[in-house]
Amino acid sequence: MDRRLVLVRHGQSEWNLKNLFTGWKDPELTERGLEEAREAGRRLKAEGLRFDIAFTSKLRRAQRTNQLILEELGQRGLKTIEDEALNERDYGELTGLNKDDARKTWGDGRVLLWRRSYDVAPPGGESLRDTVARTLPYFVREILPHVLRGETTLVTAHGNSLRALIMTLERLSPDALLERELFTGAPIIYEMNADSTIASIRDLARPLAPQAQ
Ligand SMILES: O=C(O)[C@@H](CO)OP(=O)(O)O
Repeated sequence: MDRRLVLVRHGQSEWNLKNLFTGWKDPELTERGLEEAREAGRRLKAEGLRFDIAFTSKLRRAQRTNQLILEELGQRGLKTIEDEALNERDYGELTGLNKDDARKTWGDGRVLLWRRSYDVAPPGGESLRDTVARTLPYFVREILPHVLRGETTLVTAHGNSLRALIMTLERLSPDALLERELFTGAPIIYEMNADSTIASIRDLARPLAPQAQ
């Protein structure tokens, strides 16, 4: 039986482009982001994938990406479940600040810890551990049973809410997690074993040149 799970970070948003901490703010995709989402759909189609169910967050950038992927696959009406548990990590007081300005104010090291460490929370916001505490139970309860039943499952969400899941799926240490960067619109395909371990991981090549975000 195939047990396939596909994770996709949303396409570039207006705030990615402006280099602002976004978190729970709700900007739209840019033109590039729309194209990245369509391209993700085309890449998945070229892989011969068809989904049985889709999950996304309560934020527009992820929902729109999900919709465009499904359109490219000719699966516009597919059941999609939206849940806040998949929302981006809450960046607290950093939300809306420019990431380069933040580095100038607090230094590269501190900002890297806020952005990529496991347990250091930005002021007033969530650490990745806090994000894991809401995304992982949701994943185990609502998403994983579909995958284990053999339903090909799409999850379109956010850089850090997906890193929170990937940490568990790929059994990454907090150190390895510091390095795990997700590009906008780049699907990751997991084949899972019946015991919910990972049989294989494939990061689909990124079609457009990566941009700093
Ligand atoms: O701003 C954010 O919400 C996230 C994702 O864009 O940023 P970062 O990559 O810095 O965690």
